[in-house]
Amino acid sequence: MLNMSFTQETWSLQQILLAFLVCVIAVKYIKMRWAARSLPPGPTPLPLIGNLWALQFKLHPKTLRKIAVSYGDIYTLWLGHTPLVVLSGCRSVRNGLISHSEELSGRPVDGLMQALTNERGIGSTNGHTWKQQRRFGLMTLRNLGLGKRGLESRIQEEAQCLVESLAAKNGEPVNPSDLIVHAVANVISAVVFGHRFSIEDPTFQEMVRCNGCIVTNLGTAWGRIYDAFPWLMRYVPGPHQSSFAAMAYLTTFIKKEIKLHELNGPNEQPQDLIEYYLAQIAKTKLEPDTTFDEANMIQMVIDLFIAGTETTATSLQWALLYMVAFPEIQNFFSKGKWIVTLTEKVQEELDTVLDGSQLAYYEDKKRLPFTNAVIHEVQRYGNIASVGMLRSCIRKVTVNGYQLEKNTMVLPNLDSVLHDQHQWETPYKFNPNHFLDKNGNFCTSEAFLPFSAGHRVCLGEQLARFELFIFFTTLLHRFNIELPEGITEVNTKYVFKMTLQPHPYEICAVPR
Ligand code: HEM
Repeated sequence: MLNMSFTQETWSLQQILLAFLVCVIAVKYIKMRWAARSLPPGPTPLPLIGNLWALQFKLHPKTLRKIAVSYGDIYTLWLGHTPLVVLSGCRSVRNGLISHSEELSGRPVDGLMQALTNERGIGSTNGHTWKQQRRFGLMTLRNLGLGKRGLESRIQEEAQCLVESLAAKNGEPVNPSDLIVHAVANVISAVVFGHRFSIEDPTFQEMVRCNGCIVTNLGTAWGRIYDAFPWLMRYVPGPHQSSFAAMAYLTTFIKKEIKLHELNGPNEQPQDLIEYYLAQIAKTKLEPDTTFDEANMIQMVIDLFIAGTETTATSLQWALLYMVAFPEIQNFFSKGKWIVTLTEKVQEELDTVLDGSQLAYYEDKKRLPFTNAVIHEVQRYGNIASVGMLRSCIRKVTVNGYQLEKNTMVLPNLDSVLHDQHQWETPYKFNPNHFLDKNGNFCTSEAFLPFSAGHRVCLGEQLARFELFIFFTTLLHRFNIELPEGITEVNTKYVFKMTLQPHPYEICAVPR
């Protein structure tokens, strides 16, 4: 008798809880549908998960492309109960990023990225902190200098080291990924730490692994689920938790670097970002609204290390892969021989312009229109930033006729610009002619936005452009890039992460 009444009581409690949960979900869903009335149209969301199921929990360029076919150049997706307004196509994205640059310059505050960075540094901060940190980051990169005596010579040195490492393989098949990541990470290490690492250094290897772990998890379904349900995912085990461990490792390492800088004392002319930052902390310590402190310094170093390694290294990996994947260009006769391949055409230009010099300078690009066009097409076709980064409205704004409230999340879909069929002759074909006029002169396009645009445009754009140019020209000047014997097919499909990366591949770098 006692047992029965106990069971009845428990059952009714469960029923009450269930009814309560159903009510909460129903109320939330009604609120969501109500809010949707003033937002751009989009696929119908499900209760609780919104459109996450239809998106397969990812903001995948191919899925977004299909949705844009039905809903046009501005549409709404629901990540759980949070709306995300997607801008699609060159006209719409430029309108958002450039005409409403200030209004769309925020970042969402609740996602995995914000949890990982504690809303510090540059990439995920907002308002006063972002403005101070970003301005300082830009100024420091400028002070460290991209001219001939500054960072450009560091890039050239790293390019030479990369050439030596590849030459040591004697034209045997090699996966160039680690060597490229090492070279690019060393450029950014010079910027932030003032020194380079040996590729065998276990600390360096662990830093690169942590870097990869964070980037991978930010792009996967776990990242999207975290963005939708941060209050829950914080406590749920899963791969996203390893990103927190990776962040902790990077933080500990950077703290040690800062200690070493402090022990060495300040230089009259600071030599790296940490030195500049320590001087800035001292200079501003009495200012009441200063955001210059150790926590922001650490996060800025991590931001630059992650954003500056993965992106440029991945672009260079695509560049080498495309050289073997898309070898043919139209045959033409030059200097007594037939030029038949893409590589030969780049090399012919490099041989003529660089003459006997082993070093390429960024300013040489003016005299290398075809090579410059190939590098631009690698960035367009490779589209490593995928759909780009989430933004947030810092105030009410009207975009494409829709009024978006403060804090609405917006995604200016960069993939849709780099493949806009109204802008590119052959959007889904690798074609350097996209960047050449009929006389063979280099010409760019307003749809070339791999670094995004507006107030939040990539902070490292200039550095990345220097690196891509110098690494690519140095490698092609010194090597023929060939497929290993017996390999006839090349996989140019990407692996979807926060960046779009090539599948592991091997090439032969045969000294010329
Ligand atoms: C090929 C190389 C690169 C590409 C394609 C690339 C692309 C991008 C894109 C698309 C964004 C998002 C901008 C937005 O919110 O719309 C971004 C942001 C950013 N990038 Fe890059 N990037 C590259 C290299 C670099 C390098 C070398 C650095 C560091 C020196 C860097 C540092 C940053 C930072 C700090 C941000 C955040 C800016 C902010 O939120 O204010 N990037 N990048």
